[in-house]
Amino acid sequence: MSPEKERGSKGLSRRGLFTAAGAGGLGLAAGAAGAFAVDRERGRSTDDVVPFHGTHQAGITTEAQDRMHTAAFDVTASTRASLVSLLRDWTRAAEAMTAGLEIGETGAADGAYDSPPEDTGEAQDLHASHLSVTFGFGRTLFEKDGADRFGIADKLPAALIDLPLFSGDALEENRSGGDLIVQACADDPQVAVHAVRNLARIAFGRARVRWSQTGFGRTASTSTAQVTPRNLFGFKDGTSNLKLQDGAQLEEHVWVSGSPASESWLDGGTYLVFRRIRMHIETWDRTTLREQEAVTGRTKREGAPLSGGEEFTAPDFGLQGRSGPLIDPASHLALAHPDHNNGVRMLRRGYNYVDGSDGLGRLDAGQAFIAFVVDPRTHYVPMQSAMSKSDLLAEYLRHTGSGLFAVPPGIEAGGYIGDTLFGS
Ligand SMILES: C=CC1=C(C)c2cc3[nH]c(cc4nc(cc5[nH]c(cc1n2)c(C)c5CCC(=O)O)C(CCC(=O)O)=C4C)c(C)c3C=C
Ligand SMILES: [Fe+2]
Repeated sequence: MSPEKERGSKGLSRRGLFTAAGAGGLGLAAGAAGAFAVDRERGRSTDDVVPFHGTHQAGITTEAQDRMHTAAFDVTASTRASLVSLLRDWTRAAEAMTAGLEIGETGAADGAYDSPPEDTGEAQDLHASHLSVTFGFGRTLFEKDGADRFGIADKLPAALIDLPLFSGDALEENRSGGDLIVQACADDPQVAVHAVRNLARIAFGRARVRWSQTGFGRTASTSTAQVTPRNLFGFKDGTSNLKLQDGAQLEEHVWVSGSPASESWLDGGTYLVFRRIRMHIETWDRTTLREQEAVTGRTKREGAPLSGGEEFTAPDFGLQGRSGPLIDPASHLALAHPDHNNGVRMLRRGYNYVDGSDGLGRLDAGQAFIAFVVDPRTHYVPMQSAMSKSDLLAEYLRHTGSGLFAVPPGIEAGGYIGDTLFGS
């Protein structure tokens, strides 16, 4: 591979973007994500780049964008070198795309006429749109059918478990698992889809898509600057989510640190829990407002706990009404609250999805639930286990897809995703 290739994109601009400091955009290195950029065509500033590099990967505590395309891959490469080359190529491509640049040296339309373009091109006229690309490793990357395919079995983190089957799970094989995961989030759906499509194209011969899921209308806020969005049941979702301003809480509940030597490659990383949860929309829509609020534990309009106050008032689970506690102990709010979960919290970053209808006149709709946690054994499994047995909301849900991935730390310019695991 040429040194230029190694460095990734030469900086072909989409929409004629160029840095305030550089001329014409052609000098913009892929590592310059986050640089102030100017839209030459419209003459207005565009400040919509999420820096790719950093201590942690982007797309976790960075502000949740409006759209998502997440894909899990099975690695078909048979050697460690081939897998590492894929991770390097993905890193360079992600650096370029998140900076609003075309992939490679020749991008969508400046390459050899008789070769496929390096970039598929559907994002040519679009801004970076706050694109973030987050990568993770599944358990099967470390060990599959007893085989240590890539010489990393001894680095398998103890917390990267096979999630147990929960009561009521209806998991579909082709919507679950995967060796690798790529989560692309952006404010423009075409930018997110372009990212996953190009990473899949780059992976050809080394990894193939196992499943993918698009989503819209983030179902959580990850910053106090964001308004709480609503899920497809019409309720505010994300009110008491962990947010990027919660520094100490993020250290405690999200970021891995102080791991044993064999797992130290994951320090600064986290775990991504993925669940595709179908929501029985039509049943819910025939349910009374009283029941909907009782099931959720919050009011539909304000998102306030049923014990009173406004959206951000702490729930009072002891407050009694005429016929028992104002917040039903089996409500979603009660079952999810840290007071009933050993104090654990999670950073939720999910999306609504609608995958058309199911042929029976029902929407195939729900939530692509995505949560980042420091340890799924303590921060996800017990809560999901309790919910699957007694959450009033469970009657309206069906889990159809599942995955757990270790998300390595962020990288500096010149590194590649996974370099702490595979070596530089
Ligand atoms: C196991 C974890 C969780 C799953 C699965 C889950 C699915 C799910 N949740 C909603 C709707 C809401 N969830 C809310 C809060 C909330 N949910 C979880 C966990 C899971 N949810 C947590 C940890 C919390 C926060 C609890 C707290 O700290 O108080 C809310 C209330 C608003 C809010 O605080 O975000 C709603 C509404 C749906 C529809 C759903 C599956 C599709
Ligand atoms: Fe929830």
